[in-house]
Amino acid sequence: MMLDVAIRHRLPDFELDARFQAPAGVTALFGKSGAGKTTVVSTIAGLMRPDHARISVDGTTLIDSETGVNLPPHRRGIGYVFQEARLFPHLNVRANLLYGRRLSRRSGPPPRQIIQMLGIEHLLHRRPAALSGGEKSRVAIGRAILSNPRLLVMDEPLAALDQARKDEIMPYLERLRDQIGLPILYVSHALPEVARLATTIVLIDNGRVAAAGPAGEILCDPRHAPLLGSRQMGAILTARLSAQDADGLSRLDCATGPIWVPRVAAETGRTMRLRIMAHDVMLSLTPPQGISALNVLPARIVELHEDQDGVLVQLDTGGQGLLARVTARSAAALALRPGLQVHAILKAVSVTAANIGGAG
Ligand SMILES: Nc1ncnc2c1ncn2[C@@H]1O[C@H](COP(=O)(O)OP(=O)(O)OP(=O)(O)O)[C@@H](O)[C@H]1O
Repeated sequence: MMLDVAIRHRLPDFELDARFQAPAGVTALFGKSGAGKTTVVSTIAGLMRPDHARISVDGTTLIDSETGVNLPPHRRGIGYVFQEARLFPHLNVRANLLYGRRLSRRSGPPPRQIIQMLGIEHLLHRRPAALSGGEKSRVAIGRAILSNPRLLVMDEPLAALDQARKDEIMPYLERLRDQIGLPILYVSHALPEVARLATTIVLIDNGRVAAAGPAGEILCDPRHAPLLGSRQMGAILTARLSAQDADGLSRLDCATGPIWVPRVAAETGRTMRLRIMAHDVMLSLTPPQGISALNVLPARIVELHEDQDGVLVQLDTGGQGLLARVTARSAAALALRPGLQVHAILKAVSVTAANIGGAG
C-alpha cells in the first residue's frame, strides 16, 4: 500500500503545502495545534476542496486537480474515526457496526473477526447511550473498519478520553495495526500515542512537511527536538519478551543484551516496542559497578547535538538507535565525541507500561 499525497491550499491566514508518501502500517500525522493536520485529512477524505491536490491510495486516484479527477467522499473508500464516536443513537451496536457495510463495494475482514478483535461481542445489543467512552470508541473503530475502506483515517481518536480509557484502547489499536493490515492515517498531537502506534511519522509544521520517515528514526533524531518537544525525545527499541521473573520484572532481549522492566502484561516470545526516553538514559565511560540500575547497554556515540537544554547524545546499540540527554558539563567532563564506546544505563522503573507496546 502506498498513500501518495500532495496538497496546496490557501486560507486567509494559513497556507498548506504538504507532500508525503506513506507505506503500509500506521502513519502518524504529528504537529502542533493549527499545523494543518485536519486540513490534510479532510482533503484526503474529500470533505474539503483544496486549491490544488493529487492524492492516490494504492494507485487509485482520489483527486487530481490536473486531470479533473475528484471522487466524492463516499466513493473514496475511506473509513473515518473522529474524536467523538458519532454513533447512531437509535441503533444498537450491531446495527451501528453493520451500517457502513451495506454501502461498501469492496470485501474485507468478516465482522466476527473485527468484533472479537475489538472485544465488543457482549455489547452488540446495547444502544450507544449504555456504553462507556472507551466502548463507544471501539464500536466507532469497528464501524469504520467494517465499511471495508482502502484507508482508515483516525483524527485524534483518543483525545476525548481520559488516560485510563486511552490505555484500554491502545492494545486494540495495536492489534488493528498488526492483524488487519489496513493502512491507517493517525492524526495526533500526543506523542506517547504516536510513539506506541506509528510505523511512519509525518511531522507537520505550519502547513509544511518538516520530516517524514520510519517512526524509530524520526523520534530519535535530535534535529526534530524543537517540533517533538525537548522532554519528549527518546528512542524506540524493539525487543523480545523472554521471561517473566518471579520478583515482578520482565526480561526483554534486544540486540545488545537483556533489559529488565516492571512486569509487562504480554506472553513471553512476543516482540515488544519500548520507548526509552532520552532523559532516562545515563552514560558511563567504564562498566558501572555497585549501582542500582539494572540495565547497562554497550553503545557507540554517533553524534552530539547541543541545544538550550544541554546535549542530546545519539547512540547506536547493536544497530538500534538510542538517545541520551546529558548536561553540557557532563558532556565536556567525559569528553563525549562521535565514535566513543560508552555504557548506556537505564533504570528499569523508568520504562512504564505506557512506554511498552506490542510490535507485531
Ligand atoms: N475554514 C477555515 N477558514 C480559515 N482558516 C481555517 C479554516 N479551517 C482551518 N483554518 C486554519 O488553518 C490552520 C490549520 O488548521 P487545522 O485544523 O488543519 O490544524 P490542526 O493541525 O489539525 O490543528 P488541531 O491539532 O488544533 O486540530 C489553522 O491556522 C486554522 O486556524
